Amino acid sequence: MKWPRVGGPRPAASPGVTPDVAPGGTPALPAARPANPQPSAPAELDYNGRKHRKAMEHATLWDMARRIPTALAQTARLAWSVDRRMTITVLLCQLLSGLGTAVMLTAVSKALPELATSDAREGLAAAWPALVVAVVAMAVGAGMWILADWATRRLNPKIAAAADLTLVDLHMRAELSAYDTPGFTDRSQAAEIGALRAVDIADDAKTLTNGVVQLVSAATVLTSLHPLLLGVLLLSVIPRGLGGVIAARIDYRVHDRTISARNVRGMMRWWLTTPELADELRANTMRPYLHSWYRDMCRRVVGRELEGARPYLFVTLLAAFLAGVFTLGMWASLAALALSGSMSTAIAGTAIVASQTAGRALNSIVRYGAVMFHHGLYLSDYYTFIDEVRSMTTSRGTTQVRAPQRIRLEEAAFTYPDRAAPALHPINLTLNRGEVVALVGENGAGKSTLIRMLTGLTVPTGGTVHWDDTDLAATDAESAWRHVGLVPQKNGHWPLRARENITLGQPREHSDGLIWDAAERVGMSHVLKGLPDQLDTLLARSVWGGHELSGGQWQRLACARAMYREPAVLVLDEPTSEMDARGEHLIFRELREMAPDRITVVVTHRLDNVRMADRVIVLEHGRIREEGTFDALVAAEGSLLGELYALARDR
Ligand SMILES: Nc1ncnc2c1ncn2[C@@H]1O[C@H](COP(=O)(O)OP(=O)(O)OP(=O)(O)O)[C@@H](O)[C@H]1O
Repeated sequence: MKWPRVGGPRPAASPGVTPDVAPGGTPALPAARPANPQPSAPAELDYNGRKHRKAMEHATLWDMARRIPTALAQTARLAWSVDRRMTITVLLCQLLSGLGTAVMLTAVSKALPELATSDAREGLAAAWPALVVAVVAMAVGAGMWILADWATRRLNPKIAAAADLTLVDLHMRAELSAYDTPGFTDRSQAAEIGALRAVDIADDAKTLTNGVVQLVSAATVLTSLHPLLLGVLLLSVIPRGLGGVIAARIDYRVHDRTISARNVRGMMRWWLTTPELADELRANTMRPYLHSWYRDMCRRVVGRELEGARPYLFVTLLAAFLAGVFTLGMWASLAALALSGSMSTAIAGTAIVASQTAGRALNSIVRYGAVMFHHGLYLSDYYTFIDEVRSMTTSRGTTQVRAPQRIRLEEAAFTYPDRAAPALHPINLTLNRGEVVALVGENGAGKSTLIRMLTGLTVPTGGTVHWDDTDLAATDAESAWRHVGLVPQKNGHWPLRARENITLGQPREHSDGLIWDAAERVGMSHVLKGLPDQLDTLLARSVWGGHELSGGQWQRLACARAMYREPAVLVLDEPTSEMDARGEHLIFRELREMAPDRITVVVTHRLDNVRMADRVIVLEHGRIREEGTFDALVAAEGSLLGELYALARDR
């Protein structure tokens, strides 16, 4: 590929070499590279969540047969939980459709001997009742199939919504520590795939069970007509069955070999098309590389899909050929049996009709059995995961917590599950109502971890956290969180209306008075009044009609949300990192004014803001290194706060 060159073929400045000086003495900008290197092909990426990537390839027929009943039972459980009436309708329709086939075949076997008589008129007269029964049975069977389809269509969206809702809700209710358990995200992704496929699986289950019912009906009728016919039937359908399994495997091999590329391409697609990254992409001329990356990914997917086309054709042709040979063989055997007088012509004719029905049924069984086997693996992941997360939902105790006057940490320590070293070593600390406490420390010192412990978001792995006399480890966590207002480092840009972006989590009254009051406190009321629909404006640029705020405005809104709650424990983690000086000043002034009624904790790296705190706690490597007023700490010999403050001013 011809790669565009930027800036012409000027040599780049080597490290340590003084940059060019343009005529007139102004230092020239660093020269662009003489020629851009060819971009490398996208890495072979793998998606760790795919536990079952080789399952289909390695599965034997027996594995599939064993697994399918479990998948069917799980599908039935899902369907039953969302709509019992429709589930019963599907099941009844399946049974009646099978019964229709059996009645139709029996009626055909009754009609054929009559029709085989030499006088056609007489034969028809004798056969018509059986023919009418056959036609009605066929019509009933077809009607039942359509009814089952209708019922499944009613079930599908409900199943999808219920599976998704369960999963999302459990994520929201899980202890934060659940996210830290090894492999949680992988299992969550697999469960999400299971939830997505729950819809397909209901359809697959319907077609598969219908196939089974049809096959059983055909086999029963044939066996009752002549025991030999069952063997003959099996011979005619086995090649189709094997062909179907091999073709399904080829399909899945292709699916398997392309899924990573398709997933990654899908994720990249979002990055390439979202307005959020549009500036960075353009201003840094990233398009050529990203275009080539995306095109290579498309080629990779297409190439692998095409590779599967030839073996697929070969297998389906071979299966069809063998099925044809076996069918011919079956017809020949039936003819021989009829000629030798061991079987009546009518029964032989019925066998041919039944074998056609059974062949179609077997095709469905094999095709949808394979699909169900694969989807079933993800469905069982879904169930395993929801059982796992259900056992990890936040349920620490039933004691209701009241708004605290005091938060006390005694030897409280925290170690993340996959870490050897503690994020926080045992800490003793008391925070009092009316006090503003600033937490300071370098990146990774343990500030956010400490915040999580004192708000009851996590339970310490050692020691205790008490709100007054109540140990948070044994309380109803929700009752504690009702008293917390948290502005985390990364806050949500919720795609909701402006009103909900302030009231989210605590709708306090029906009028908008308190909302405007909160907006005023963070200097956002004039911005919200300028929105097309004021508080009713949807704050989501990507959604039609939505409106986007700036980074600092979003942060002000997060502060307004916390203030609106009027919490007893107000915690702000870097609340003003994106705000202008006026916004920052306003927020910290407001925090001081609100302070008497609550415990206020602020984490900030902008050390000038720390002056307003009553007490500064300096953390280092998970330990409290210093504690005191800002002025005293800055003045103290060898203090970390003093050092950090000096660095902040050294510009
Ligand atoms: N979910 C997690 N799993 C494992 N380790 C974590 C996790 N979150 C934080 N840590 C580790 O715990 C330590 C303390 O992290 P914490 O986020 O509390 O620091 P911080 O002081 O808030 O840092 P910053 O100023 O960068 O926000 C760090 O070493 C970090 O790598």
